[in-house]
Amino acid sequence: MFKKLPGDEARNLVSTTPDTAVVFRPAVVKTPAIVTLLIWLFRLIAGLVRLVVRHPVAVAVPVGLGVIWTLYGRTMALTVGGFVPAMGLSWFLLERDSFLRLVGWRLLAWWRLIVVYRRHWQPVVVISGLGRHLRGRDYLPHLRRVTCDEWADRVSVKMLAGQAVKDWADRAEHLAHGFGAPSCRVAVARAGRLVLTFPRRDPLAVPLPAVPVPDDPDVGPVEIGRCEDGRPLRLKVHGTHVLIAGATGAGKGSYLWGTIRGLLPTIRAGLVQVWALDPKRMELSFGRDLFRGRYAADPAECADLLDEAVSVMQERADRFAGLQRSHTPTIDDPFILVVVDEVAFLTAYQPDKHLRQRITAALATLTTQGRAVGVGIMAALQDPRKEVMNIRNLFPDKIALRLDESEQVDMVLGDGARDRGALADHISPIPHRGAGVGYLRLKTSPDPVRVRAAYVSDADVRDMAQRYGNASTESTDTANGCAGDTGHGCRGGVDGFEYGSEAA
Ligand SMILES: Nc1ncnc2c1ncn2[C@@H]1O[C@H](COP(=O)(O)OP(=O)(O)OP(=O)(O)O)[C@@H](O)[C@H]1O
Repeated sequence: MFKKLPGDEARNLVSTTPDTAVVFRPAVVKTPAIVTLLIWLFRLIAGLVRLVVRHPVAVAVPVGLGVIWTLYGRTMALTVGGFVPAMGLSWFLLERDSFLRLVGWRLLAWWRLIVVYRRHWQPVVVISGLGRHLRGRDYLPHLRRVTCDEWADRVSVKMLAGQAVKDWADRAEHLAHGFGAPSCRVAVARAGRLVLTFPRRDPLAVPLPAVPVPDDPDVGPVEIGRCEDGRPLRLKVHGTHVLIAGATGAGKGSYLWGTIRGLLPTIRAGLVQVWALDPKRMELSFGRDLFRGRYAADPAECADLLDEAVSVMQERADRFAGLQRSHTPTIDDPFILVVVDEVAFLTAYQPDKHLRQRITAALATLTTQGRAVGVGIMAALQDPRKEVMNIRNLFPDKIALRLDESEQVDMVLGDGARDRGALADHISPIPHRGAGVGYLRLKTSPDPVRVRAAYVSDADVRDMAQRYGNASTESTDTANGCAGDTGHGCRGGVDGFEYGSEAA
């Protein structure tokens, strides 16, 4: 048995150059059979240890049953074998979350590793160009492990030495198709290690109804929709500025109205004011009543309103200097959110050069200095080119909705965002599928997150204006015994508002 090991055959392989002048004969070094056997044995033991460490539950179940069979006989083993699935089913039915966290997702990950990723790994990475064939040997990136949660598989990969993240990001589409996923997101785990995220289902595939108005006033992140992983999308507006870019019909209105909707209780409590600039007159005019007179559509009025915001900002900066470094909304110093729809009308398409410069200067001043004193900007636009919006980089948080060209994605979200999976140019133009879907990139994270804003319909906006607009506030104020402005005179009356009557 030991006489015919593979090396013996290699000795007989002789090759020559075409003119047979040079003869190549392989040098065969004989490895003692015992060394080969020891190496195999070592590999077997290492593989078993790895199996136990990686899949403890999958190993423990058959081993446990085997031990029971040996010690107590077949009947007992079959009884226990039937008992375990029954226990699992009961656990799943009674405590779904803990079952999935501790068992379910691990089993699924193991199954997907075997059936999808390990099975297709070699052909997919070779055909997509991520593997290398050098001197007769295949060099493949190492598939390390798969984890699953409710919406996606996360595949940890060790790149080949010398590969760059960009090599993988460029092949995201190949990988997605290769493993039968709708998309693939590439993120760096640490040097040389990547995590590929393959969603299994898309919670953003259908429109979401408007998020209910919160019960309590809170200027913290406002829930306006859902993230791709099914978690609520909470958009921070206090303490930052947000730029939303998307082609016509991409659903920018949902982000503006969703945010205003989430802030309604704070508006009523006097902790937030929304100042609206609506040069198109189509979007924000619907809810004029909510802005308590701070609404402008005409470009000159818009410039005046922005100048007023700059004055408030500077007055606060003078007052806060040396006393506080961040803003806490109060009735005396509410958070002012300046909402600008189609900002390009004011910064680029405005024929009056003087007005254009005035507006751009005010926006630049507010975006650079307004954050710390409680003045935030939320601006929407269709065309993200620099000529149209040269201050776009002053917005820390950005959202790219459906865009017409792939180059526009990086213009909005910053360099490399598209390579990291922000395929805003692939979002469906069909409103039902794609309106409100976008990629959010926060200043704090380079990885864009796919999100969808809930749809705030015209009826919702009308309802909001009716319940929380000027008229309703005045009547509530009167009922509270502090007629007129909700501001300084109503401090004690805040608790008196009927938040409980709001639809949950
Ligand atoms: N979040 C959403 N979910 C589902 N459908 C939406 C959503 N937002 C908007 N839509 C649909 O898309 C249409 C266009 O939306 P919207 O007017 O907000 O787009 P827009 O980006 O503001 O366009 P424009 O720049 O032309 O004003 C809406 O009439 C609605 O039918």
